[in-house]
Amino acid sequence: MWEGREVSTIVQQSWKRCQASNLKATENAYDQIISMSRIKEIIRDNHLLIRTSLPLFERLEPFLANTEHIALLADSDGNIIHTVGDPTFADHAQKVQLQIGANWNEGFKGTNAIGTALIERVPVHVQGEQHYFLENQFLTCSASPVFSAAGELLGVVNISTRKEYNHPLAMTLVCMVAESLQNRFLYAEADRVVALPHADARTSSRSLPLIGLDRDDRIVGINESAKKRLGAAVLGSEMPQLDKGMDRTMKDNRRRIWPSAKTAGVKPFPRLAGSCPHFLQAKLMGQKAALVDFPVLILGESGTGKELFAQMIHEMGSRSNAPFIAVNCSAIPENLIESELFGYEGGSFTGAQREGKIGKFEAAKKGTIFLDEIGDMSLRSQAALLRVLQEKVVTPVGSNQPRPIHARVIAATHRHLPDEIKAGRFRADLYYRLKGVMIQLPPLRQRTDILPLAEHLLRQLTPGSSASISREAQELLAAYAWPGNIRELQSVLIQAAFLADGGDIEAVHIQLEGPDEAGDFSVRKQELPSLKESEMEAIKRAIRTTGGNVSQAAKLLQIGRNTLYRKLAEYRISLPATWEDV
Ligand SMILES: Nc1ncnc2c1ncn2[C@@H]1O[C@H](COP(=O)(O)OP(=O)(O)OP(=O)(O)O)[C@@H](O)[C@H]1O
Repeated sequence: MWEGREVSTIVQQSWKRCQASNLKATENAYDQIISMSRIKEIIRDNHLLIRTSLPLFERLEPFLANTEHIALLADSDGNIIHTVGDPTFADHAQKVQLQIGANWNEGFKGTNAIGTALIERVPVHVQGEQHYFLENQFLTCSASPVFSAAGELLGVVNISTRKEYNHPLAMTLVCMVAESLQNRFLYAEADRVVALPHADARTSSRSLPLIGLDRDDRIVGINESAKKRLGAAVLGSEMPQLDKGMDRTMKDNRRRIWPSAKTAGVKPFPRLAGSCPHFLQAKLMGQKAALVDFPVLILGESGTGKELFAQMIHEMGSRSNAPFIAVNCSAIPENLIESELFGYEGGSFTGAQREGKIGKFEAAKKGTIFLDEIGDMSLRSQAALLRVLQEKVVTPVGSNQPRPIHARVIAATHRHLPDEIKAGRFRADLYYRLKGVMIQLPPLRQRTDILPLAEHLLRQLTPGSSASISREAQELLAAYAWPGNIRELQSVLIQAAFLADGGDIEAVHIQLEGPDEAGDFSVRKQELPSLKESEMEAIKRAIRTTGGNVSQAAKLLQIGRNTLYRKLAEYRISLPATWEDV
């Protein structure tokens, strides 16, 4: 199949390895999708790589939009851990598992730029038919290995597109990103960074040779350019004597402290359970997002775990010792939103506390503010929020003293914001401000792990019990559409465990909402209030009973806080004047 084509020695050697391993080019490549426990290990092991790469990938993204290119980061085992780029091409790429969570090691995927660059430890370009497996031959890929300052192989940066769009610039770009990463490691790890002059004028357009030194002027790191000049053996030796003025100190880090990959451990977050690949991808994104400070936008239907995700990002990041403040934007009346978010001075409006009040942004201090249901905010409030995010200061209502804010912003919505933008209900500029990292949570009906998740939740709800879910009950759970997602699953399981009286959960204990529930309304309508009327009455009673505490009222009603907020808005039921619960 490859006869007569001119291919590089690197590619030829890779084919030989594939043949020697008995890989069959006409069969499908082996798709290895990583497990949850492996994801945790990967995050832990690649903390520094991920943290350092994300800003570079962010900068690449706009250039790749609408070009049918994607950029990928893989770890040193070939596991893809980050992707950015054109979603149209990303969809094609997914067909061959060129996506987060898949392993592109040569042993699984045959000759390919990622796997082959990892083996050869040099930049590799693999064009169309040079891919070993036929199914990958629609691709053209360029990859460059990424090395730490001490020369350890950390992973690969890769750019892929359709084979027709092959362009040498992709190779230049991946090499530049890999070089830039290595330089960043050098700056982060060495106490002092020194630039050597270029060997001659012809190489002056190449990257600057850099050496990293410790406090005793011993070489602890060099970039590839310096390695070409001095050789890898200089690591550990003393800084060579150069003619006076030949070296330039680029940076003196002696007073800065950077976390090393080894010491910056990642805390586990066991509360977020699941094994479905879609969910795991989202979780991996969340765990990566925890390591950086970009804004995060979490998308998903009600009850899919958006708030729990936001908590995970907060707790796994460096802000975990500061507050996590959740604000439900849909629940705050338009005229109160600014005072809620930004605070107010004493006596600035009727009903305000005399001594004034700090807003949620300030209350979050150096922690995280979670803006839930952001898609339901009024346009006026959106404008105020945008100003705060741009200027990074809040001016409390009734004051003219702006105060700096330090909180990280995580937003979430169940709405499709691009549609909201088209309909004129959401500001495009605010959308782009919020969507640094976008995480889409799958609805429960699309998850492949409903049953293990149900078992997990049941164990959480009935600690110490060994009750299990019978086969018939499992069938009911698996076939249901779960409009209320995990929250609904939790409530169905609570009821089932209650009905089962500590025994195994059988089909009869599973009570799902369905068309049968509606019953014969025509007969009963005369004597009974409608479901809506009953619901409205129950909500009003719960609000009265709890003195307006929405969390407690939601618990009494056995519904989620956000569902309650939506229902309050739907039935136009107003809360007492305090909003402590928001
Ligand atoms: N993966 C998960 N593992 C265990 N429990 C989960 C998971 N995801 C969500 N839950 C639980 O499901 C319930 C709903 O989650 P959460 O409130 O985070 O959803 P949400 O998407 O923010 O909902 P809403 O949009 O209605 O506010 C919570 O009790 C949460 O603890």
